[in-house]
Amino acid sequence: MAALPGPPSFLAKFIPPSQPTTPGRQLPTSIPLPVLPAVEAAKRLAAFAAVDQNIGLEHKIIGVGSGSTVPYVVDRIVAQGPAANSDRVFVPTSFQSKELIIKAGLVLGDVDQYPRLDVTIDGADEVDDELNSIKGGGACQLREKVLAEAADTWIIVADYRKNSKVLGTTWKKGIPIEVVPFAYATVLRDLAKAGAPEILPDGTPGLTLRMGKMKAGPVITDNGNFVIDAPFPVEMMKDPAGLLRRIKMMTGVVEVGLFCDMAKAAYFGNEDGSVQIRRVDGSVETLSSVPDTPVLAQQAA
Ligand SMILES: O=C(CO)[C@H](O)[C@H](O)COP(=O)(O)O
Repeated sequence: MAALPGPPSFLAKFIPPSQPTTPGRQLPTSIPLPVLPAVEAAKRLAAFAAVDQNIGLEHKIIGVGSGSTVPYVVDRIVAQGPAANSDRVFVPTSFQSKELIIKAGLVLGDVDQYPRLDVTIDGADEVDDELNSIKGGGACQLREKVLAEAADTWIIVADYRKNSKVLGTTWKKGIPIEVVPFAYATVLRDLAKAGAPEILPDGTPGLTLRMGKMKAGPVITDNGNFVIDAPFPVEMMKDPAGLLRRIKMMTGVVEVGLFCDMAKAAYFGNEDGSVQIRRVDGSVETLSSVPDTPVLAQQAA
């Protein structure tokens, strides 16, 4: 295959990165990685370990998730080298990940061309002890779920703050729910009836229509819809699959940010430089460290 095209200059010029660019991104692997603040370092560790263990030379169609951890996934894939990436296609879950793929000089594809993917790696807002997760902090849960289902292997990458036993323990904002604009009021009413409180016990807002920042009015998803954030009492969060079914049945709901029974493994970067890997079979592995350079880069060179 011919050399990969570079990113179109108009993108770099006019579209600022959706996530802050950290000093660790897109450096040649021969330069030591810079020191990052603890949470950023943890995200990077999780992403690097997940790529090393799940993206090999045989993986050609790769789903790229959204959020602030995923840029490190792309960095590690790029660090595998041009030979490894020369015949791969990358499918984004959002505008943000589309931009990451283009700016990294990787080949962009879409799910209508590739309804089956080898691997998708994505972030999460919280993960429970059975690898169910809350997603949609970035309002991308519909496309993220499509690419999670389309992939033979769906992998979560996150920092230590997301590693929970029960969903809703650390992610207090509620379950992100994408709704068609016409139905947002009726869905809010249905969610309240189902048990989502308007005010949380600590006095902060509960059930809410997510509003834009630097924009008057609601957040609009990549699909032109609204997002409702719906917190539920802990007893209900202990049965995420049941809650997912119930919310999904509400007319006007497009997708629910509860991902149940989908992940093969979750990688959590820790403050001490280790990575905890929890797998669907219940096994737990801890890597004490992650090398700066991917092994695959050497194999592929
Ligand atoms: O679901 C998502 C976007 O809709 C993200 O994957 C989730 O919010 C995690 O993001 P981050 O890696 O920034 O913590």
